[in-house]
Amino acid sequence: MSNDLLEIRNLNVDYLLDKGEFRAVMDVTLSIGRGELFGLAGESGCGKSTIAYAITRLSKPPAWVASGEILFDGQNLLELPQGEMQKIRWKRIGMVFQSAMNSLNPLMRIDAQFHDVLHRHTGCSKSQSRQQAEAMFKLVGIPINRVCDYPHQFSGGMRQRIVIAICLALRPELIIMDEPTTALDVVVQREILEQVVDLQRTYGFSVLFITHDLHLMAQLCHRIGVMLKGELVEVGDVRQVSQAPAHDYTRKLWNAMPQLPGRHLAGAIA
Ligand SMILES: Nc1ncnc2c1ncn2[C@@H]1O[C@H](COP(=O)(O)OP(=O)(O)OP(=O)(O)O)[C@@H](O)[C@H]1O
Repeated sequence: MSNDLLEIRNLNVDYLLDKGEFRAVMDVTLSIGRGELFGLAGESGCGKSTIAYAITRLSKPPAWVASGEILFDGQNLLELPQGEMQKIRWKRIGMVFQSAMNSLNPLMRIDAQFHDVLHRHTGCSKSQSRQQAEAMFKLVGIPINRVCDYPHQFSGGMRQRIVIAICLALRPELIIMDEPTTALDVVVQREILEQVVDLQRTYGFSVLFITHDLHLMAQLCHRIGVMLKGELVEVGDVRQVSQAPAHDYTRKLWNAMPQLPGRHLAGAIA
């Protein structure tokens, strides 16, 4: 068994526009190990989200995966029939996006939303999903007596935690987090990410973490990849990318970020 859970090989993704095609992701090759927290950094528009959508096969027209392979546990996701892909999505590859907290159904109580997702993917009963909901609430630090509340009764940070809790309840092997806390204030953002790192230690899932914020990424991740205009220009462990960046653009990216005090959460930096 390869130690890599995800291997992206020579991935090219285009947007097919009236004026011609635009290559947003160019020949990207990267891998994420089992239990690894991998960060993808780069300025707005460099292609990070396009990669996230390609992995989950949620790219919508005009996006088009032109070529490449995306191996998940050795299986090329790009060749899987839709039905097989649906079984992998959420159950084995979880996703938390920036606006995920808005994806909760405002008319449904949270316990019912847990049941809806868990029943669909694992066939579990109402009492089993209720137990899971309470266990996950505890893990993400929300009192379990709130489990029957409606989404509007929670703050934005709590709602984002609930989405992470629902995602984790399915015990995915890989979680893709695309700017998962950008909409939240920095204190809440930090609390949530600290929890994600704790949970990762407990459950051992892998994370693809996407953000503009290199400092936050360096605190959270084991390895970092840096993208520039669709290309992956540098990949390395946090220490190398932060202290001895190989690419000029990575240096510029660090210099462009305000230096905030922080400590490393994932443990890659001693
Ligand atoms: N639906 C679309 N139609 C045309 N071009 C698109 C579309 N979505 C994205 N693009 C282009 O593809 C490129 C990559 O976009 P992408 O959203 O992947 O970047 P990103 O690095 O995730 O940016 P951000 O950090 O702002 O989310 C950009 O140039 C963007 O303008």
